[in-house]
Amino acid sequence: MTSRPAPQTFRFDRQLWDRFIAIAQPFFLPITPGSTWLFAGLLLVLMVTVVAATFWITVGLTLLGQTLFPAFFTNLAGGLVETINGLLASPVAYLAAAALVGSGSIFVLLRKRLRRRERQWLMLGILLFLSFAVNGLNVAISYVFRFIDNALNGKDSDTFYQFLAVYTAIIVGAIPIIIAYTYIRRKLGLIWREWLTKDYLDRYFSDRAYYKLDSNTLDTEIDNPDQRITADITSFTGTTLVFILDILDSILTLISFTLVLYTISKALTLGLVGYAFMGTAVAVVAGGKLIAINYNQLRLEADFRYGMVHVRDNSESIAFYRGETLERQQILDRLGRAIQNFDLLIIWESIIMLFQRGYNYFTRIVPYLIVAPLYFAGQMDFGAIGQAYLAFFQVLGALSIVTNQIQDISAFGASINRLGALDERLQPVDGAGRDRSPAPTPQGDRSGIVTQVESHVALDNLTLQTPNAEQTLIQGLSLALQFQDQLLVVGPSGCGKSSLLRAIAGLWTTGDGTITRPDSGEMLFLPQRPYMLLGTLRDQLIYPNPRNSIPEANILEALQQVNLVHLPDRLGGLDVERDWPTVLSLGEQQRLAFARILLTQPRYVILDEATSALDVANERNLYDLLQQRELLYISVGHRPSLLAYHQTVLELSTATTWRLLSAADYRFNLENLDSLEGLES
Ligand SMILES: Nc1ncnc2c1ncn2[C@@H]1O[C@H](COP(=O)(O)OP(=O)(O)OP(=O)(O)O)[C@@H](O)[C@H]1O
Repeated sequence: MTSRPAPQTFRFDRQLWDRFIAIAQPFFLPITPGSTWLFAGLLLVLMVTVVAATFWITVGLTLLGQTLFPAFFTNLAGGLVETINGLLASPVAYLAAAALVGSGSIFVLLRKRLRRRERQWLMLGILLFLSFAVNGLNVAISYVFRFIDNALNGKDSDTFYQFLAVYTAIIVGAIPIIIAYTYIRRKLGLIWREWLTKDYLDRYFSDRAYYKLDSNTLDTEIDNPDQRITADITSFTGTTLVFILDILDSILTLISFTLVLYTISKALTLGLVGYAFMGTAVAVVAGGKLIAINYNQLRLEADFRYGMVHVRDNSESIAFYRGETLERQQILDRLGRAIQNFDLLIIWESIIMLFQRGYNYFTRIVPYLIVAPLYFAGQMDFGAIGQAYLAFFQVLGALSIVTNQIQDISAFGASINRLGALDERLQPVDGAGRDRSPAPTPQGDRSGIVTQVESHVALDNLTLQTPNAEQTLIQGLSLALQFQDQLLVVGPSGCGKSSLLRAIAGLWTTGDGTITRPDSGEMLFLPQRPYMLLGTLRDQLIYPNPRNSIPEANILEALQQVNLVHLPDRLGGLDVERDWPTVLSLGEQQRLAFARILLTQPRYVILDEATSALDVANERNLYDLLQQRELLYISVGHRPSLLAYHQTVLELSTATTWRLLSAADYRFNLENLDSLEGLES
């Protein structure tokens, strides 16, 4: 994955929001037209449910407290009991009851549309409730300290100790609530990560998206999909929950403490709101710059890591070439680009921090400036100063959530863009909670080859181009193969032999004409360098069949037929895991790949120089095995020895022309050419 220019237009805009919804919503509600409004509505209904439930729990606890500690509640918390009784006698009680029943019914009615997403809604509801509870406790603590300060000021030791006891009781109740809140939030993040990763993986492996996204083939815009599916999803799910809950929490804090602050000083409240909005506006503008830098950082870090993985995967070749100096330099270059961008990141973060610190420190004196004159004039009790101070900073904190977290929000925005771009490229898979049409891929725009699935192979007036349509490889090719036919494709290097096989397999579709071929499940493709998956020897042999689908006796028989019977003994059995591309020679890997044909028993086989590393005796053995089976096979190869195992030869040239002739005629031409060359020399 080479370095490529990154898109530079990252802002807090509509596209970022749409991408966020496209990634975040399906975990809670399948995406269908108009469903985002429903999602927002459901979040509101959830909040209403939680507020109503909190109301009834507060009523219950106050009444219980009054029964258990009548003296305390009558003398010192009389205001609370009065308020509760007042609320119970007012329409608020009916509203709270109706809200609870109504919102509960909405969730029951929508159960079908939620499609087994009840668990996440329940956890979100519990989190909201716990967040409410912590907020309620904070308000209670602000009053407790006001009473403590006043008791100190009035030298009233009884009240002082009673409120210290109340404070202790509140803290004992609050600690488990805070721990439960953190645990449930992280657990929900984990469940979400698993869900979202599975969803991306389903789509990544459907319709060969992993191949189309590969930067070596078509869609170079999506760099490092591996990093997007691993690191970006993890940070997305964790951060989204923190932000959503922080924002909801800020709204609550804002409502509860603005009320407290407003009762103390109206001027202070209004001034504060204006100040915080100004701070947020400045932060949003500066944050837009940070999103672009963070986006680049994620890409450059992934490129750097990929460079290291590439060396690990190719260690033997590098060791043969003694290519350490160049490899080291390439990796250092990648590191250099990551460091350079990070340098820019810390410069911008420092500029933003300068603004944040100024913003936060300057505001410290504001409440004193406004409240102290009221106290000196005797219009306010002493305890109210502390309470105003506390309320002021709670409200400021809530209003400044964007200002204070702009670095995190920008990093989050970059993750959203990376995941969103990948999301738009991947096809939706049934049941994954998406109902959008995928964005057309570059390949989709250009593909012109029509594929028909039938039980034979035929090419009709086929013109084949490379995926980027830069090069035309073959023009006007027509041929038809019947079951059990054997075709050999020959031609000079780079003329398009492998590309023709790619087109038949359906990997390349740029060009014109028609390809008729069987369903890809009936075909097996053997490339020159066999693919060795991560796993045991057994896994290698049965690939691509599911585990345990082939009896051991068949596996051992296949090994014997391809001359690898000694392999399990040499390596420690069928179930040993090794780094197969390094422990097996290329010839052994090619024979192992042939064993896959014997075990999978496809009806159509495509071999791209699949025996190039074998001696003639082993090659003959393998082709004999193919000929004993009822199947159609197409080979690509340069060796004349292959002619013996094919009836027809397709000869391609670098000038996009082609010839179809019998193997006998081709051999005859070849021999004549050889004798002519012999005469000339
Ligand atoms: N992903 C790609 N994108 C663009 N061009 C490609 C891509 N892969 C291969 N090509 C080009 O297509 C042409 C045909 O490649 P192909 O691999 O089919 O050749 P070949 O005939 O099989 O060669 P060889 O005998 O050396 O394996 C080459 O010029 C190659 O550079």
